[in-house]
Amino acid sequence: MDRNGKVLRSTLFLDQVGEVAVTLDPDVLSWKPLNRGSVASSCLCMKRHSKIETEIKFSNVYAVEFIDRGLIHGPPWNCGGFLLGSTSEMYRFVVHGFHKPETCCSPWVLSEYTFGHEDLQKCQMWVEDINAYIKIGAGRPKSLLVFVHPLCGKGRGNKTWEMVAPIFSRAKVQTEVKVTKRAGHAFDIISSLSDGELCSFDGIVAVGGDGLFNEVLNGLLSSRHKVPYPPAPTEFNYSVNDEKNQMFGNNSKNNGRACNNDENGLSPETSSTSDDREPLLSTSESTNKCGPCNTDQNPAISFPNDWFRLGIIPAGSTDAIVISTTGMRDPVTSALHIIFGKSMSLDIAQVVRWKTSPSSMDLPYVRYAASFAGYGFYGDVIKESEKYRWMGPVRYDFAGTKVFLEHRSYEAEIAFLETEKFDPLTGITDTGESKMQSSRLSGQSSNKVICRMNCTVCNEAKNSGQFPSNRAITSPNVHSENSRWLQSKGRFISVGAAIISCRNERSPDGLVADAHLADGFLHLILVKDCPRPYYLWHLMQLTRSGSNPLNFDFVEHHKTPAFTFVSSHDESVWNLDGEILQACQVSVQVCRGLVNLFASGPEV
Ligand SMILES: Nc1ncnc2c1ncn2[C@@H]1O[C@H](COP(=O)(O)OP(=O)(O)OP(=O)(O)O)[C@@H](O)[C@H]1O
Repeated sequence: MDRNGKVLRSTLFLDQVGEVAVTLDPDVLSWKPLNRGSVASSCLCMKRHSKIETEIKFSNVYAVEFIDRGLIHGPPWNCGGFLLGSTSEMYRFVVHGFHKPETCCSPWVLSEYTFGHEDLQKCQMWVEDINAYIKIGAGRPKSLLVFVHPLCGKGRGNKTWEMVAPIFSRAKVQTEVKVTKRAGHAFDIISSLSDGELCSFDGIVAVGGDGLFNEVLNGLLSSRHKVPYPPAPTEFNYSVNDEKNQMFGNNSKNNGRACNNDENGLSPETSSTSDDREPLLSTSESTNKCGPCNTDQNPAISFPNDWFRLGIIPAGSTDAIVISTTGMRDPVTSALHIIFGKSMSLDIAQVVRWKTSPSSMDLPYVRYAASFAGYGFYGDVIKESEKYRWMGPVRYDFAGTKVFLEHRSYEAEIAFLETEKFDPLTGITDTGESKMQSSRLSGQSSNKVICRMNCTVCNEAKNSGQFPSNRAITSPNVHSENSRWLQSKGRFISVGAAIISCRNERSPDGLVADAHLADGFLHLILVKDCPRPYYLWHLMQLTRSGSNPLNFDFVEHHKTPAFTFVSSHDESVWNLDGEILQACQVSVQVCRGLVNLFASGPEV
């Protein structure tokens, strides 16, 4: 059908195939070779596409573009078809799409089909009609702010962006690209953007590793996320429990690094031009999704909201956030998730530092983490690895071995909130007497629900109305009437809080295989002091798929929406998404679905 609802059929020429009868339906563009011989032969000869394809769904088409008059090749065999295996010059247009390999967790593969015809107008009409269908796909971004960390991974940030940039420009997604010049550069730019400037983008994309994404996240939330400080037990004994400090907890001045206007200028360095000014979202959608930006009043962006999304194009040394949210580590797959406007909510941990060292007098300092917050072994490795930056990503192995051999442990007090739990598998809400037992999760739990696309657990949270948009929230679990504080005190080798599974190439199941992306909980992993071989055993289990790294007597595993941590150690270092935070007293809470990602959950 064309835009007026008529089925559109034509005879065109498909490059490498020959003459084809092409049909445009609402969901699919399909074609049939007119030369019967070519069908059989093409099975043997067609190399361009992995198997003979005769259609592409519009949900898999990201762009169509008219290209100049040029050569269309006949089938690569001489089968007596219309083109007689030769080439002809004609007007051409290209349909750009992708296909998903059947094997799970395989990167999406780009595909393109070049059609041709002698009649220029016919080609232009097909382009217009196909374009109309592509735009029907709601939620595609029009304009993105892109940060490229040139030195990430093994210095492959620029190359990675150069590889995917043409996909964005073909899809007519405008990109304003900033290549970062130093650590903190992306944070400074984003935190100093006015809401009006931010509103001109549909999202921000980080081309780099977890560290750059963490900067983007903090830059975005530092002044825009208004929420009370995390709750704490009375023993926490700090201003978190003062009434006047129950104010909204964020303070951009505490968070902000100094701004450098020269570097922060927003003039585009690179931008894909769009000759198509029509919004890709329908008017009603844009109004709903970006309400404040469409009013005459000063726009005010707050989080969570439904329309602003963050994207990651993986180019870093670990990329745990991308792997945990898409199931793979592939720049092209991530670029396609962004262009197609995929969207899913992501829990974010708000970490408030109350004391840097036991003797210091500090103002509360707020940071956000998307994947992980870790102390002890995790903090020490990241701190140690900074000394060996020149080694590249291998420094983590070196620093990890060094810290492991030192086998330090730290005295600490941890309190975590125990809440009612709803098991979507059994439909049972866990309250009352069983809470004490259920707080400590067994690594061998047989009914683990792995978070994946259209996850029932994350959707249950969203559909139950506990997932409000456009207003400040923390996890509703934090304020549950049935919650209470439990404590763990002693010497710990490590304290880790996994907000998501933290899968990466070294650890295929991640730290917590059944952590969910948007259920409002984090997983607190307390590794108590134990002999070194035991700790090694635990670490080795983390690298094995299907193992139970948390099923040890010296490991406590609690699913909680909030916890506090106090240590009297002078050089207490936390690792937040791979970034260092020196802190000996912190309170942490999960903010359920605080940001939206251009992703759809892992295909695991
Ligand atoms: N141009 C830059 N020069 C130096 N550091 C930068 C630059 N841009 C960003 N950074 C910082 O580099 C750190 C690591 O970034 P990221 O995680 O994206 O890459 P990575 O290669 O995975 O990092 P790492 O190897 O440190 O884990 C972050 O703290 C980020 O803020």
